[in-house]
Amino acid sequence: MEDYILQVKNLKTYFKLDTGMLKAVDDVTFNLKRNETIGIIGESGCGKSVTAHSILRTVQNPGKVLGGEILYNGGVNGTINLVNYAPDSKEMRKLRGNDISMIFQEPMASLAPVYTIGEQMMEAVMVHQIKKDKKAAKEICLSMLKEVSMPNPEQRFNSYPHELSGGMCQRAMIAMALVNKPKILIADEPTTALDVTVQAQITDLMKKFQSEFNMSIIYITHDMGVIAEMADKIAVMYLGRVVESGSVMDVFKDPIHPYTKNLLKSMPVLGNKTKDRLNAIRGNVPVPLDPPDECGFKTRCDEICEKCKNEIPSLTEVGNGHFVRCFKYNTEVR
Ligand SMILES: Nc1ncnc2c1ncn2[C@@H]1O[C@H](COP(=O)(O)OP(=O)(O)OP(=O)(O)O)[C@@H](O)[C@H]1O
Repeated sequence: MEDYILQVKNLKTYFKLDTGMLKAVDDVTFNLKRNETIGIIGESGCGKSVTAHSILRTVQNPGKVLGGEILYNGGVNGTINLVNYAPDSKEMRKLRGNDISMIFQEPMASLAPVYTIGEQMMEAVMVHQIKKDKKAAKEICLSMLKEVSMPNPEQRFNSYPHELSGGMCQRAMIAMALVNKPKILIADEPTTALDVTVQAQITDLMKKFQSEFNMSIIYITHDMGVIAEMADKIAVMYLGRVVESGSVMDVFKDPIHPYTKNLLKSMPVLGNKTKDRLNAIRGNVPVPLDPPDECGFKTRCDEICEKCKNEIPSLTEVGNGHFVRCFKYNTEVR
């Protein structure tokens, strides 16, 4: 049996709104080994961030995890199902920021404006690692700020977030997320707001820490290029569901789901001299509010068949660890 650090099985996270049930994450399944990176990709609103927050149990009200399992196997107690713990339970507070950390696209989402970088990092270290020894905790924080190449770490330790540039804030947030050497790092569009040189430094940093302490990474992005560089495997999401998953090599070389094929065609290829316009997927992503029992991609798909209008396809294995959710490309059809 594979040794997974995380298995997300049939996860359902819904928002009960006045207008109906918004099925933000609906039957999401993927898994992650130690030291492995999974890229989660898909258009805006497809449920990437809600999936991440479901794992950390930080989904905003009125969102609730209403089904499935999140099996975590990184602690001393063997495999535990995070769905069984209340979001504010002692167990979840112990895991968050220690076993599982998250970095966001917008650093201000996780840095508090009224505390210095040092105060915030010290708190993370003193809650989870060193309870009393302030001097030792400060040393750990400063050495992490140096690791993330923060300029003048001693001075930045005493700075407030608004005194730092965007790139420095991002480094501070990454330092905070990594200071307790998490087993799993969830990176939600961590570099989109940064210029390309800083982007490359940040992805290099994540890779460095991954190999140094065997960290697993869930990398959420819109950018196929980043996935190609960072990830071992990929889960393509559409309308709250994984529509295709597999190794990066398999999915990039042999994309099967019509949505994945279109996504890849919409990616610029370096050195491609043709004057053809890049592919744009027609239509928009619908809002998953009380969605009918049909394929969510039906309205934008060129390969639609009768079944797509009346049933939700299931995620089916079509090759070694390569899964697709499409009636046309199920194993029996291929
Ligand atoms: N607090 C909330 N209340 C109601 N609906 C929400 C809330 N948060 C997210 N949603 C809805 O859940 C769905 C999934 O949102 P999510 O933020 O996970 O998308 P995403 O794929 O991460 O998008 P982006 O790439 O833009 O960050 C969307 O339809 C969104 O409108």
